[in-house]
Amino acid sequence: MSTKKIAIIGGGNLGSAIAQGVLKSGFASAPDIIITKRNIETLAGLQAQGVLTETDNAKAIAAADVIIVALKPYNIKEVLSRVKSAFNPAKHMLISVVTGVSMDELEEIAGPGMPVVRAMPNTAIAIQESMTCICHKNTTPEQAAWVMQLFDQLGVTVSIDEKLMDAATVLGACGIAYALRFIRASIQGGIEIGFDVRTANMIAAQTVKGAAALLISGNRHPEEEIDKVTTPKGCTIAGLNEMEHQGFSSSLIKGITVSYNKILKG
Ligand SMILES: NC(=O)C1=CN([C@@H]2O[C@H](COP(=O)(O)OP(=O)(O)OC[C@H]3O[C@@H](n4cnc5c(N)ncnc54)[C@H](OP(=O)(O)O)[C@@H]3O)[C@@H](O)[C@H]2O)C=CC1
Ligand SMILES: O=C(O)[C@@H]1CCC=N1
Repeated sequence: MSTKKIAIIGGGNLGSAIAQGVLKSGFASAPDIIITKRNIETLAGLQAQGVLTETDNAKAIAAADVIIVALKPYNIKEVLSRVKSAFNPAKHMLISVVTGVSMDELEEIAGPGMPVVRAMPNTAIAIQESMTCICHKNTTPEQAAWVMQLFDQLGVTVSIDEKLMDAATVLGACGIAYALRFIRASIQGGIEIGFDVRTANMIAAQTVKGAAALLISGNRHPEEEIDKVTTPKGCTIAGLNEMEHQGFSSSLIKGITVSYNKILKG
């Protein structure tokens, strides 16, 4: 268990999910986590588990060793600039999960020499099933190891070059929404062919989980596993080919590039 005090600035969807995951993993204890937002009423669930809540970001930063910033990209600069004097590069490490804000920009906000980390998890971090991509700057080996330990507790972690961070945002973080939309469409199809919604939901979600597990456990390419399902002249290949005629793969690839360009162009 870590003894470092962790401040999460911006306790929204992702900030709260990180707090939940950290608690669930036992990596830090509830009183060592402080989470901020302006309206802390929405943090009642975390508060009930012993997590500290705060509206004053400067107070939270001063009490912490590690600061995780989960603010929106459009207000991070303004919000952190207001508490610039609370940052101490000799004491703090700043971890940002904010989309599209570079480590140089983070260092500029928090002060020269600040150890900074960009991490791109997804909302499955709440249940320790995140895919998290990270890169860092000015960190000591001890700090870098601590960050890996933290995110390893919360799912799978990979270190990447910062130039891939926007791509990681799309594939890993937006990817949760794409996968859920696939499952939703499967449920709708399942209802049309006879299942009630609850049964269709369970079958669709567990089937996607199984498909992902086949790739992860066997380190395989999807088409190898698809070949095992497609009987010649069978129903799978007939359905797959119709999906491709309707633009299935193409629409996913186009969606991914549109998401990516949205980050690049703002
Ligand atoms: N959601 C996701 O799946 C992912 C999000 N990200 C990134 O994480 C960041 C957060 O996203 P998300 O959690 O979805 O956004 P949310 O809007 O849910 O969370 C942002 C939070 O910041 C709080 N906030 C606003 N102003 C302040 C302030 N002055 N001080 C403290 N807190 C403040 C808001 O609460 P209040 O209004 O009460 O202050 C809000 O809850 C974004 O940069 C996003 O790009 C990255 C990967 C995945
Ligand atoms: O949609 C967004 O902007 C954020 C970034 C990744 C997931 N949600």
